[in-house]
Amino acid sequence: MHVDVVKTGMLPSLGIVKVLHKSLREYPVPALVVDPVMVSTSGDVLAGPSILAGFRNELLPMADLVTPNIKEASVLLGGVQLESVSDMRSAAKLIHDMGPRNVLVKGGHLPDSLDAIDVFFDGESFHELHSSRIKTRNTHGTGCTLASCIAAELAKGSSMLSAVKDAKHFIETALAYSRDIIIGKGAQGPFDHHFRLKNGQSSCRLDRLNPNDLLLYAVTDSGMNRKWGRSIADAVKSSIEGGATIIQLREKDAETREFLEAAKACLEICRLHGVPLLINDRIDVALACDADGVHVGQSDMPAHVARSLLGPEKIIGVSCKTPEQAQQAWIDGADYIGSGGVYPTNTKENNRTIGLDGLRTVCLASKLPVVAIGGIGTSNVRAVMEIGVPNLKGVAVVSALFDRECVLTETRKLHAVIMEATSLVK
Ligand SMILES: Cc1ncc(COP(=O)(O)OP(=O)(O)O)c(N)n1
Ligand SMILES: Cc1nc(C(=O)O)sc1CCOP(=O)(O)O
Ligand SMILES: [Mg+2]
Repeated sequence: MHVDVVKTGMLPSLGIVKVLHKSLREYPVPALVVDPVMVSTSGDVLAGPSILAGFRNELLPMADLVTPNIKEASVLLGGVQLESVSDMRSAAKLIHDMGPRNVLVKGGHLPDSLDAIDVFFDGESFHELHSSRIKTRNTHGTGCTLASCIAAELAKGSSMLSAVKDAKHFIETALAYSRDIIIGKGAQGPFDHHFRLKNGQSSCRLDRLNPNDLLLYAVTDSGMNRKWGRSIADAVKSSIEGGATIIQLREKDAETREFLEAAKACLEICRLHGVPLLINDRIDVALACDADGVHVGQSDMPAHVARSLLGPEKIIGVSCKTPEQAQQAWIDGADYIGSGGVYPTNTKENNRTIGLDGLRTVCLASKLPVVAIGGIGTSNVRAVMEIGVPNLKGVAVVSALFDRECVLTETRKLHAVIMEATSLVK
């Protein structure tokens, strides 16, 4: 039987680690995910020192991914304390030196953190993966499920980072769905893995869009990319490599056929990196290329009509300048709000500027996650991210990324400032 992925869980003796190691050498598999189950979510120590040596010497050097929580990372590194995201990064690097191709240090136990932050390291780049911290007692088995879900996504053909992001999103959604269920006794309960079967594929709003994906929202502009002599697909690829977390194709002057071809090429790049791709205004193009969703404004197709055309699984964003529009967006079944112009912009003609106060008012009027837009760049992004409302999840940017010679450099710069600003907010 052909095996695509092997995922290991709790390994109760050194002998078993050795048998596994020998079998995997004899029958190599395309991908090995090692969940070094040594300390459970509940804090119980599940493996002794001999097994630890087995992990370090036999399994980690063969692994494509190892997924320690911070307590396990600490044990693997001889007991160093991990108390911050920066410690998690150092730990990921040191564990990577033990041989695995990729490392995911899970920060679910990190004290004083509003989000659940995991650090992914592939030997070259670090990715901080944020998800909402769901307040629930039902966290039993989250680590095992995460690793299993990653393995399943890899077997379906995803890239490593994309598999990790999808799995993290699955956990977040499952925890949110089952936060109030009561099964069994004791301090912790299990969560419900079958929420999708019970609830319809995507009737849970969280499931379509991970709000943290709004952090750095790159919105393309064909005029700008043409001016700098690059294709839309090259621009999208560079922005993702620089840290963009979601992409919108806003190609106001493109012919339909040309737009569709560009959208297909961009979708391939986005899928490879696990980054959602939305289409501005054009529901027909989104449907034709099976994009992840659309962004519509107040004079475009109404969001509830877009929802009925696109179905329950697609992401819909709506532009809102007022609290009334924000409330309507929620009623219409939108997944997020784009709110601006926060600052004056040359990218969109006759655009009314609402300022930081207008942005705050829109955020406070809605339960939906909000992304700020309009005139945002490295010089003012900090002020935007620091307005102090929890549902402001990021910034959408056109010219600061694409009306520049090097999209990769500009995206990296902006990403770095945003990360700094968000860590200060926390
Ligand atoms: C994320 C985001 N927010 C707002 C807009 C503006 O949309 P709209 O008001 O429809 O204007 P156009 O972009 O279509 O000119 C957006 N595109 N993205
Ligand atoms: C597309 C768009 N929508 C806006 C709104 O206020 O809804 S402002 C805007 C343009 C944003 O471009 P830049 O980052 O270059 O200022
Ligand atoms: Mg529009």
